[in-house]
Amino acid sequence: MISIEVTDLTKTYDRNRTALLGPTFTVRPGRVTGFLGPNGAGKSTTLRLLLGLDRPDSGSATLGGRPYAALGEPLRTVGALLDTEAVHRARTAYGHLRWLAVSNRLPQRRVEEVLAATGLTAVARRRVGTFSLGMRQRLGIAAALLGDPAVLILDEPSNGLDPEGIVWIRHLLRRLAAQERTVLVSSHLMGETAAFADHLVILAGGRLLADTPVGDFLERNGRARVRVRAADPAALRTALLARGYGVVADGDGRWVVEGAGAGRVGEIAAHAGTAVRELSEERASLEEAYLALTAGETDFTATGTTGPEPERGRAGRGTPPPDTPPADSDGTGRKG
Ligand SMILES: Nc1ncnc2c1ncn2[C@@H]1O[C@H](COP(=O)(O)OP(=O)(O)OP(=O)(O)O)[C@@H](O)[C@H]1O
Repeated sequence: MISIEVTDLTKTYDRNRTALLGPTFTVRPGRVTGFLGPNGAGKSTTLRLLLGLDRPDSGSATLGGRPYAALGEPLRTVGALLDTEAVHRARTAYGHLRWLAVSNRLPQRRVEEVLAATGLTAVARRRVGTFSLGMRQRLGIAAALLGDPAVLILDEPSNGLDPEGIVWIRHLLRRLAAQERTVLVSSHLMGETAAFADHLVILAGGRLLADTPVGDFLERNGRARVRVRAADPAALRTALLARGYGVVADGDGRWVVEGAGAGRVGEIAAHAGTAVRELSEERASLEEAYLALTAGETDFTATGTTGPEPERGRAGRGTPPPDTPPADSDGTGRKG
């Protein structure tokens, strides 16, 4: 098993463009690590340095303790998908993979195996120039898998895939991690990342912003939110606002309450003397948690709001009240 180690990595392209300001993190085997960050965060630069395509100013990026250039047969250690255009368009998919196999002394049977694994067998004799983006993406993944490597580094692997292809890549990534491989996947698609990643490494402005399991990240950066429908919606709304909770109407007498657990909202309804007809707790999405963490970290933030602002009572201006859990709760204020 081989880990990726990034240590105090710095890289400046020119005086005004410092791509990396010393992030340190380890990408471990047996899980899929999502590599996230706003545009210009330094993700591609990190991947390029890891793959020996450029040299760091200082620090190191290694695979199992060795820089890429020191790997004897690199494709047997690390497979990468960086640029799907980096394929000769006049070659067939088969020809491209066969050339890679021969030049890296890999067995011929691997060509057939990775064509089958990526669903390209039927089009293997077609020229790559005639391929759709999704097919080129699959070919790039086939090339990454060719050496049966312990480490996979994939830049936006879902890019251009149709819905069936997106589900396929999800399962493929999960399977590769279950085989105890080290899988690092950069992506801007939060829904997708949430579907395949166990762990996250997040860069912003060339620095490490987070290195955390997905579940912990959602706990820390996502706001608790409860959807509730009461027999007397107006009484519940008044009671919630009086305690400083944000309340947004959700149609049919329902309220979405921010910053409170289901137990607390149930208690408030009981105090307000109204029966609860529906009560459900929602986990923040990875996208919401990511945006909360990286707000202000990007140079490309558009102005404007994305949804209704919650109405708040006087107590809600400033810090929301602590979410006091009911006595029989597990103390998290969340359902199990
Ligand atoms: N070859 C280069 N020459 C000069 N500057 C570069 C070069 N490559 C990257 N940069 C700069 O380095 C910084 C980090 O870029 P990088 O491509 O690593 O970010 P990223 O996180 O991959 O962004 P994106 O999500 O947009 O792909 C940016 O300011 C970028 O403009």
